[in-house]
Amino acid sequence: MAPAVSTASNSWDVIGFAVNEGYGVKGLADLGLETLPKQYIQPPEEQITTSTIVDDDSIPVIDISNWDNPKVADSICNAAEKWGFFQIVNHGIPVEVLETVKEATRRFFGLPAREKNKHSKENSPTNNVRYGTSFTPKAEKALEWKDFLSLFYVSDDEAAALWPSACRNEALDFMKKSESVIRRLLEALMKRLNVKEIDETKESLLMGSKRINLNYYPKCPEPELTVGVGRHSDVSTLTFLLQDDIGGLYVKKLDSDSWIHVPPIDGAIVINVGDALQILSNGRYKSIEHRVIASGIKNRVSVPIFINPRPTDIIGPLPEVLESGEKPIYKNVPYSDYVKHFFRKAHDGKETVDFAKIF
Ligand SMILES: CC(C)(COP(=O)(O)OP(=O)(O)OC[C@H]1O[C@@H](n2cnc3c(N)ncnc32)[C@H](O)[C@@H]1OP(=O)(O)O)[C@@H](O)C(=O)NCCC(=O)NCCSC(=O)/C=C/c1ccc(O)c(O)c1
Ligand SMILES: O=C(O)CCC(=O)C(=O)O
Ligand SMILES: [Fe+2]
Repeated sequence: MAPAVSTASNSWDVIGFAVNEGYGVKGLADLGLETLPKQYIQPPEEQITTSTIVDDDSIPVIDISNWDNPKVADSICNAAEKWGFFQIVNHGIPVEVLETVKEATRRFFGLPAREKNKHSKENSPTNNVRYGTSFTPKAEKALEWKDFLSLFYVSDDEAAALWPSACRNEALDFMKKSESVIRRLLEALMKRLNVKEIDETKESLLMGSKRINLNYYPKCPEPELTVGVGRHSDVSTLTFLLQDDIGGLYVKKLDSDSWIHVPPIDGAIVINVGDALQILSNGRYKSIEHRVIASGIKNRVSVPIFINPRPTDIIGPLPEVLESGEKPIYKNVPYSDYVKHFFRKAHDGKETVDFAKIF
């Protein structure tokens, strides 16, 4: 259904259309707007073109084909300490699995709005499946040019019953095929923290819950005035991110004001440290700010898997890290409180982690 009033003026109800009726930014893009609705205009300091982008640096690209080579684990830990972001290649996940989940993402967002909106916060029969647009529209001064489907994994049976059929099997397959790589990455990262083994308690803290998001960034009029995703760090332990070949993800270089592009590499996965791992490692591994530019040329998809503690876990610096007398810089907080704090406010860079900081 087309909006009731002319889209030429800024008087029509953009929020009602995109957010409440579930058309999303995909719906706005499909209208062929020539100008960006004012609700999406970010303040100048958040517009990516006005920030310092450097192209003489890049995040590490790590070949993980040979785990027997100690240099692999070393490179992973070094990258997590210095960059908080790296790409992995030769990880063993079949390229068809990656292509298929990107295709399923395009299929889901290609559905009519009324189909997608069955999974909105208001309509979804479960909190574990959520279709939405922007990040948290109610709390944002300016909206983000992104639609998403967020799927919290509980069990195969629950997914079969509740995840949308347009993308369910492909999302599950991507999650399952990435599991052994995720475990190996965490094992390597733990060794440097003096954690010898991922026992049951550690397994819960490090990878006790998973959420997969399917992100859709349609082609945008006046992309320089808005953002795909604003500055934020993830609240996960690790994020396992598949991007397509469009590009547009920028990460902040540690202790600087410079932003660096993460170039798409065929078959690669982007890995980033999230706030939970920064807290568990008492600040040794860095959860880095990142953001996504909107594209004026093409639609983009990305598929992050957020590897998290269980919502019922309490997170704080690991005892093994503090063994040598290192002072804790974070307190113990219930992970579900931490996540709720993150979701209830607009993206605001690295402010979230202050929730757990000892001042
Ligand atoms: C997240 C919670 C705490 C939500 O619990 P629930 O009982 O559903 O609480 P709620 O009161 O309904 O939700 C709290 C608010 O968060 C919002 N919210 C909940 N889930 C989501 C979601 N998936 N996406 C966006 N907003 C959400 C709700 O809209 C609520 O806002 P409001 O309605 O009060 O305005 C629960 O599901 C949980 O503990 N989950 C397990 C851990 C988990 O999921 N961790 C998240 C890792 S995700 C991560 O690291 C990064 C995510 C991210 C980054 C950038 C983006 O742009 C983006 O879209 C997403
Ligand atoms: O789309 C991307 O490349 C990154 C998205 C992201 O940062 C997120 O969903 O947390
Ligand atoms: Fe992110």
